[in-house]
Amino acid sequence: MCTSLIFTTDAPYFGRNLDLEYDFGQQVVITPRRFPLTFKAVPPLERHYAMIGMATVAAGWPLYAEAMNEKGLYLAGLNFPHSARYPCGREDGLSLGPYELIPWLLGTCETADQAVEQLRRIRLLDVPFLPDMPCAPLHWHLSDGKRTVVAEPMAEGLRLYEDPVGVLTNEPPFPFHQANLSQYLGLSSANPEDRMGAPELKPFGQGMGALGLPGDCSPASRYVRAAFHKWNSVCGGNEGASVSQFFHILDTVAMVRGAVRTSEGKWDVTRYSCCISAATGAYYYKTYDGGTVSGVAFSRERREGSALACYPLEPMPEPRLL
Ligand SMILES: C[C@H](CCC(=O)NCCS(=O)(=O)O)[C@H]1CC[C@H]2[C@@H]3[C@H](O)C[C@@H]4C[C@H](O)CC[C@]4(C)[C@H]3C[C@H](O)[C@]12C
Repeated sequence: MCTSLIFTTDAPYFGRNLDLEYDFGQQVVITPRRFPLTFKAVPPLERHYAMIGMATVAAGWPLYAEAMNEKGLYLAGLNFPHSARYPCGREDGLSLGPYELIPWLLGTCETADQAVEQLRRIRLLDVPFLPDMPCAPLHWHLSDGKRTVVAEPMAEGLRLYEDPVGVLTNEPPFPFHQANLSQYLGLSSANPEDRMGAPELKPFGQGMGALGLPGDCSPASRYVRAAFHKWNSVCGGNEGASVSQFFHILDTVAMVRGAVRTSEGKWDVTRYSCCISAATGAYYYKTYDGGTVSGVAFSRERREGSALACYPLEPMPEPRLL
């Protein structure tokens, strides 16, 4: 399972927890403007917007889990295993593999409006990237900080939803999460007042206004918990404070090894959490075993060029011996 979050303070910040029972060869990858992006069924993009994100590189190609481009447009793929259907979309549409959606949209669009226009005419193919790499069943979180949209490839077609919450998890489809959230409107960061007519009773500790906030790792519960913490967030208005707060919100929905066992008997854990700054382009991340926050700058020089730039994930730092 995964959780994606859009959070705005001084500027928009985008990111996610990637929860999975295995590593997929992930590293931070910058695709610069002149890296030739080839596609299965549409002509290559020889020049495009540069992007930064977490990807595995297979056959020389960046397979992104999430990324942001140099214009501040973010797109993340999250598991959607029961509902995702490919092929999906207009039969006469622009044909892309699901793994091509992030490079294509981020390579060609500046804004969420433009990406939505493209999505309306895209057909998602059921063509594996490599014979031993089937298409991942995904839905997507798209944002430029002004407009946030969820795209779900369903049997009925590609469904697009405006997202006023700025949170995406996994199944079931997005309308459920919106409706479910309404059941938690009574939660508050403030202590509860007596409404039972029992004046001698008082809250005996802090945090009791949010009693009932679901604490488990299911998609619906992570959705509500991330939304509660995002809306009740109090945070300084600079990049350091915002990134720190962003990771604290993601921590509330992170998976601790042992708490979630898959049907194959494996442990789902938060492999990494990331936060991308739309203002500076910096990609911040921390891994399950790494502990501290690391960052990769998306400087002007790194946006130019024609070769992928790959940054293996930092291990836990050595202790400083005094
Ligand atoms: C599993 C990832 C989503 C995180 C998530 O929701 N996990 C839940 C797992 S579970 O329900 O709890 O079992 C998704 C997000 C992006 C996906 C990757 C990207 O789509 C890029 C390629 C696409 C290839 O077709 C498959 C490998 C792959 C490298 C994908 C592997 C995996 O499906 C990823 C990493």
